[in-house]
Amino acid sequence: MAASAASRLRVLVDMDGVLADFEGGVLRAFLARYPGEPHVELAERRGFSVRDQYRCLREDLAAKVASVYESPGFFLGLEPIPGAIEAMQEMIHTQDTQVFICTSPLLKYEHCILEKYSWVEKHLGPKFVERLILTRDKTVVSADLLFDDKDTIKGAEPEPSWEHILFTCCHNKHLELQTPRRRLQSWADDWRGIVESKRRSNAEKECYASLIANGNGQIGNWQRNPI
Ligand SMILES: Cc1cn([C@H]2C[C@H](OP(=O)(O)O)[C@@H](CO)O2)c(=O)[nH]c1=O
Ligand SMILES: [Mg+2]
Repeated sequence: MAASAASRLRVLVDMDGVLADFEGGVLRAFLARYPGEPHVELAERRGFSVRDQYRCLREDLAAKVASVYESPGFFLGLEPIPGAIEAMQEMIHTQDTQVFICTSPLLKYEHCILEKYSWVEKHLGPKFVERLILTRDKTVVSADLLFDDKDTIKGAEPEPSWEHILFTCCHNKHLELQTPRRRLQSWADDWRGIVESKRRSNAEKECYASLIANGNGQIGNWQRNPI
């Protein structure tokens, strides 16, 4: 049976902190480049910006930690987050599910952009290179779901089409989310359940909208017997 438009789902998956271990990579490279300097253990990370937290430790450490993630080889050398590759391979083969990787390049983009493409080809293969979206503003990209470790995602569009699912990372694990916001604790958590619940709620909305559009008096029944 052909899928109805409502059952099709578009999912955006962020890269750093969700597919690639940015935080682990920063700490490893910082310790290697600046041994003996104060550093922030992953258990002590708070807030999205690594640079801001290192600045609080000591002013000059902000530039030092930035030099780590701006260096050639940094992004390409990141380890995959556990379970991420398997989840993406499964998701892309899930019926009626479009998957895109949606990632923001650094403003200092020289190495970052090329290496993000290379990382995707190396770990996920060429079919995902075709599904890579680089943008500094994720709010203008249209989708049903966005899995992202950044706690607040702002941009030109005040009401993005996607529901943001906060992917747990060392810097956001202490945040309490306001209802109805949802989290994915890791790729071992129930990402399939989130995808399917979104598909169901879209189908319900679509059904309701078509009843209204038809205006044939079934609305009363629908309200008495909601789907
Ligand atoms: C500077 C910085 C970047 N990043 C990530 C986020 C972006 O990738 P992504 O959108 O894939 O999560 C990328 C460029 O800013 O680096 C952090 O996660 N923390 C930081 O402190
Ligand atoms: Mg991220």
